[in-house]
Amino acid sequence: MKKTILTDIEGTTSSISFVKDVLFPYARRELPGFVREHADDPKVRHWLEQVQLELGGEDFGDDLLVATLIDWIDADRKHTALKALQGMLWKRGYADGDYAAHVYADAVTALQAWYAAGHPLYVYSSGSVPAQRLLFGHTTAGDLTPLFSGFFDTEVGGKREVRSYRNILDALALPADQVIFLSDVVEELDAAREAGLDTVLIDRREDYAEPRLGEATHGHARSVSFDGIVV
Ligand SMILES: CSCCC(=O)C(=O)COP(=O)(O)O
Ligand SMILES: [Mg+2]
Repeated sequence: MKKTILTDIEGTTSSISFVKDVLFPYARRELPGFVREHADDPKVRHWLEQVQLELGGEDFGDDLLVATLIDWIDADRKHTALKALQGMLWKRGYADGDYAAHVYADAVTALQAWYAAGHPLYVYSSGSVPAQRLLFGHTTAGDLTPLFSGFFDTEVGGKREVRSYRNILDALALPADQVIFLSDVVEELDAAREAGLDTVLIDRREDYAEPRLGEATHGHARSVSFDGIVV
């Protein structure tokens, strides 16, 4: 059986800078108007209610919810409600051509080669599944979504939690040793390894000034790009 590859996005397939310097500022700028325009849309309301619950449940109005969400963007909080709303917002930015998604050239080449060789490819990111589809559907290298068999977000659990990887294995109906997880975050790899997955730390110089070596790799295989990852 060909090994299945599960990949993170930010810092792994795509630069941290694209997320932090392009996507997040766009969401920060557009959020207040978006919430005003879509306050009665049940899909938007659902996620705003999740934010309200996080604040204790009392209704202080949408302005407070927007201010909270902006604080969460600034703190890079990986909250499912924020990520879902960001996904809705980014749709317009991609459609208007305000930006195209960055994917490292080595990642594009490797993903295409693994796909051609019959390796099932999946994504697991804190970005919502719709945001993941948008990102891979609008890359500077074109639409890469046909390469992927599926997408997972924090609806399966947080990326540093072992149970999330067990949930993904259940969804894929695969034994853990058939899946390789690629990420730039060692705590995510630790959780995946505890669930039995193979792991590779992606340690890109463009994203991390200092190489993670020795103890800092937590014993995970390490690669500075997708070149040379043996699957
Ligand atoms: C796919 S949407 C943009 C990325 C994002 O919002 C994010 O939080 C990325 O986190 P990751 O788990 O891919 O490191
Ligand atoms: Mg990452």
